Order: sequence, then structure tokens, then C-alpha cells
Amino acid sequence: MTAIETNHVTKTYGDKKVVNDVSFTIQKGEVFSILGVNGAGKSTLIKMLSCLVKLTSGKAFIFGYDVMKEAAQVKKLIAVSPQETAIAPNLTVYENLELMAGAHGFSKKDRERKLKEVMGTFLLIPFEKQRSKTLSGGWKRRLSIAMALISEPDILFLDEPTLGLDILARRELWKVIKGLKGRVTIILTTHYLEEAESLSDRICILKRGEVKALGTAKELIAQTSAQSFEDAFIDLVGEGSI
Ligand SMILES: Nc1ncnc2c1ncn2[C@@H]1O[C@H](COP(=O)(O)OP(=O)(O)OP(=O)(O)O)[C@@H](O)[C@H]1O
Repeated sequence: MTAIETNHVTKTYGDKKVVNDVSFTIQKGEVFSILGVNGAGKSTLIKMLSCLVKLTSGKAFIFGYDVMKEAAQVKKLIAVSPQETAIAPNLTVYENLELMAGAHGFSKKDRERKLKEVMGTFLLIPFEKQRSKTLSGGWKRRLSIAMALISEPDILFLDEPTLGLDILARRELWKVIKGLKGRVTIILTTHYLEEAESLSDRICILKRGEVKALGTAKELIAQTSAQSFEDAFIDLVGEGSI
């Protein structure tokens, strides 16, 4: 089943095409990574697919709903864990999650059940009463993803989920993301190539807003005759940079 379809999606700021003629389909349950150097258009593409930025031209569909014309339906199916986390710093971990559950209309009884479940999955129970601003970066990212999952979305957008985390915290988050694989369709942007390689079913490489390559990590390595995924990436986005 197709979860996301983009047809010739383009975004122009002034006279600059920052996303240019992007077409692909993403299947339900896939982990799909969007890679590219700084300014390649990754965040803008994610923002268009999650109804935060308007398309200049082209079409995009989330489970058949048009992101421009049927944004209300699209928003019911998606959740976004942005680069800048959506956490209220002075609220505790529990209060942040509770606020999110309330915003999504869970009844008091369902809210408690849901919060227990999410805190269990993300190992947040020991931090339940801790003010969020006192959490380390890795735990803030965990909480941010937990908050995004409260609404039980079909599609989760993760914009650089492990940015700035140490290797242990990053590996912990990988486990969380792998645990969601198959159940939730995940669209991920990252600058960590080994992260994309380890987590993704398929990878899309953007260069100056255009799809430069799309396939499994193995396919992209084969396509470039490189020795490693990192070499393949450099080969694909190299010359001329952004
Ligand atoms: N609101 C805006 N107005 C004008 N230009 C913008 C706007 N948002 C993004 N851009 C430009 O669009 C281009 C793509 O930006 P985008 O943030 O999508 O790239 P990215 O691949 O996510 O980069 P990074 O890896 O640095 O996060 C950049 O040149 C950026 O300056």
C-alpha cells in the first residue's frame, strides 16, 4: 500500500528552486531516508509533505489525500518530530506527554493507558517527574519522538533525530526507530550516513533540490561502484557541492 506519493513536487523561494521536480512513492511501513548536503532541500521537502510549507507546483499525497487540498485529513495521519524539539521545558516528562495526549482528544482513562505505554516503550518511566529542561539531549530527543507518537500516527517525520547525540544515545534511538519499523512509516533526514544505512529500507539522495539517486544502500553502492555507502554518497553529491 502506498503511504506517500509525490509527483513533480517543486518549491521555489524567489527565483531559486530549492526542491525541484521530486517524484517518488513510499510504501506503508517503510523507513525512508532523505539525504543531502546542507541546503539540499531535505527539510523543505519534509515540511511540504507535512503541510507546513506550500508546494509551488506538483502534487503530493498522503494515503491518497492531497497535502494542499486535504490538509485536515493529512494532519490526522502524520506526526512530526522537528529538529527544534516541541518540548515545553518547564513541564515534567509526564506533563509534556499528558499535554500532547489531551491535545489529541484522548479521554482521561485512555490518556493514562497511552502514557504508560509510550513511557514504557521509550524507557521514560524513571524520568516521569523530571522537568524536561533538565534532561540530556538524547533523552530530550526520545521524549520528542514519544510525544510525536502519542497520536498513533501512520506516518512519522523525523528531521535529524540524532543530531548532536553521542554514539551511545544515538544507538539507543536507533533501537527505538527499529522497533517502530513495519508499524509506522518513517521519513527520516540525517547527516549520519551509517544511520541511514542501518535504519533505512530505501534512501533518497537530494542534490540542489533534485533526486540524484534513490534505492537501497546496496543499490546506491552498486550504482556508483563505490566501496562503501559513504564513498557512494560522496560520489553522488560531490562535484559542485550544493
Ligand atoms: N523560508 C525560506 N525562505 C527562503 N529560502 C529558504 C527558506 N527555507 C529554506 N530556504 C532555502 O532553501 C534551501 C534548502 O533548505 P533546506 O532547509 O530545505 O535544506 P536542508 O537540506 O534541510 O539543509 P540542512 O542539511 O542544512 O538542514 C536553502 O538554500 C535555504 O536557504
